[in-house]
Amino acid sequence: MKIESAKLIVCSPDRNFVTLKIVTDEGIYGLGDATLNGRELAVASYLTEHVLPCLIGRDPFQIEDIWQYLYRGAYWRRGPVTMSAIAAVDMALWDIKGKALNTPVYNLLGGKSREGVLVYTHANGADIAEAVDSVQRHAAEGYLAVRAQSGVPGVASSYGVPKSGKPYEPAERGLPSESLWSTEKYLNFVPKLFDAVRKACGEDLHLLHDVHHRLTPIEAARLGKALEPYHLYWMEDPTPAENQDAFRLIREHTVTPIATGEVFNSFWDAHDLIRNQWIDYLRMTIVHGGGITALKKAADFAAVYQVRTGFHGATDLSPVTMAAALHFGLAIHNFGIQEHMPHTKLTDEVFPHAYTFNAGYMYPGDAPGLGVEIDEALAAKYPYQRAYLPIARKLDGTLTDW
Ligand SMILES: O=C(O)[C@@H](O)[C@H](O)[C@H](O)CO
Ligand SMILES: [Mg+2]
Repeated sequence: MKIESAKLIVCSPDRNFVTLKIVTDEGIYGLGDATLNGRELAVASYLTEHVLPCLIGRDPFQIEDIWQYLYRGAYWRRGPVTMSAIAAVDMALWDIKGKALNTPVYNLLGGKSREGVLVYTHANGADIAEAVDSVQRHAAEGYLAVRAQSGVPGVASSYGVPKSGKPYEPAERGLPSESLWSTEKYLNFVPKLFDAVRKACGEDLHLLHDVHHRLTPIEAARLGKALEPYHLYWMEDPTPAENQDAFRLIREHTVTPIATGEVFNSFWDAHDLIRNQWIDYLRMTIVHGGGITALKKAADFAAVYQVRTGFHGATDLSPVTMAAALHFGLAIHNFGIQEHMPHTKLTDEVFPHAYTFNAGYMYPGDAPGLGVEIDEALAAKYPYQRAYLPIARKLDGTLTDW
């Protein structure tokens, strides 16, 4: 089998997605997600101009060799644009191999290690009462794990809370919006939120919280300690992780489990965090981390240190990545949990898929390959629209981490 052609499909069914389609001379094709929220066209151009011409004529079964060709062969290593482009090719090749061998991708990764993939979803509210209500509604839908975020009194717009009435979707069309942030008000508030959520929801529901890189290490340590009575499943991105050593300090002060890595694009971003056991869950995602091939190696390394996966699964990852993550999560031994922020109905129509949700778990389905399609005619009706994630400023105007 040979790769005959490849193309990019850039569309915006409620939000932007970049999808790679690789077609073989036997008519089998594979899909890969190349979406990098707010910088979509850079990855599309990287693929179209620099990668796709190198793929024509290659054997799509040589997934490892093609990965090395694109990684080492570029000479310039790592970075979110490069790694998302490599990931798209990698996903498409696993999809092709599964279809060619008539088996779901999880079977190519070692087979089922469990029956279903535990997922968590997002709950949020403008205040504590609304947030508690939102957690309870998601628990009633069957979720066994829920991330809780709430508006903070005195802070105009908190992370994870939608503008009134809308579903939460951080990417906004037009230029980046600006939100305001106060660490002091947030730190005083969050323990009250989780006190209320635990009282209302009982001990069994898994509760998660995303700090979204906004604290210093010592502030994060304080938050982790304050949240211990509510036994969170994890505290996410407590501090920016460019300096991996920062997590040592947090770890020395609290037993609240820590998850990080949704913005990582290479195993090396997580290397110290894992080998020093400073984190409990790795949030890297297949699309931004170089694909299934790269993440399998990272997960296997993490397994040695009892670090489990908790992959990113916000709507800025397309259904193609969601499917890849579910096959991956079903197969690997050190799977922890998978984020599930459901896509809109329109997105799901553009990307019909075999995966399903039932009673707190997701299932990739048994379709050969990844089990995701793209309706190209429908996609064409929703052309790309420039959009960005917001930026954040402190109350005095200083730009801070969103
Ligand atoms: O954990 C999450 O889902 C968030 O941090 C989102 O990924 C972020 O808002 C970008 O979309
Ligand atoms: Mg996050």
